[in-house]
Amino acid sequence: MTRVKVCGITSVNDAVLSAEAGADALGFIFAPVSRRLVSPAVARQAGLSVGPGPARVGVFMNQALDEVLRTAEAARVSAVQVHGPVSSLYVQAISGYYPVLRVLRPADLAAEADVWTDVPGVTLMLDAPEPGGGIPLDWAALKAAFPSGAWLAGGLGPANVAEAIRHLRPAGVDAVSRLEAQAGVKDPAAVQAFIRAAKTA
Ligand SMILES: O=C(O)c1ccccc1NCC(=O)[C@H](O)[C@H](O)COP(=O)(O)O
Repeated sequence: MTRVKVCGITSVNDAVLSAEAGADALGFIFAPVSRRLVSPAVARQAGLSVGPGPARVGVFMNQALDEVLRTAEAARVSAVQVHGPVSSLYVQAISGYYPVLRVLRPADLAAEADVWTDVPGVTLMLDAPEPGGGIPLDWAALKAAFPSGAWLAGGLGPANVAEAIRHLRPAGVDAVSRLEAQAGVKDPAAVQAFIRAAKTA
């Protein structure tokens, strides 16, 4: 069954409603550019409020390695998601501490996808060039190059996630924009419908 990550959690309430709806992973964004920025303290509290079931993923973009590791430790996340044009050594260093979701854009696939094939602890995620921007990828065009075992993000929501899964059969799906009532605040009905649609696709 496709795993589901609900990203951009900024409160205990949204963590609990996402976990109760069946989310396999909750994303906490620590990239300062994000409108869904959350503090490590709130992320830690939200993670504690849902127990050990869902993975707690700290999301970072172009941040120094020591900042990533310190923040991940303070927030008590169980995995780290890495966006941006960082080196493979940087990703490998993080994977020594946490399972890593390495995010690539379709344009990066040719150069970087093979680097991570069969590397323990590193899983690929395909996302749109603007993270959190709500723009879907061209699933049909991606089909031939989509890496086995990779996750899919980019403009997914209740209305289109089943179609995306049918095209690419990702290991997991991830979304934020289309699950919100406003930036950083979840729409409970959208979260529930998204998870139901992904799990039954
Ligand atoms: O969502 C953000 O604001 C964000 C900012 C900076 C780095 C990452 C960010 N989000 C990461 C995610 O995992 C999103 O869920 C993913 O990009 C999909 O977003 P959307 O297209 O809005 O569903």
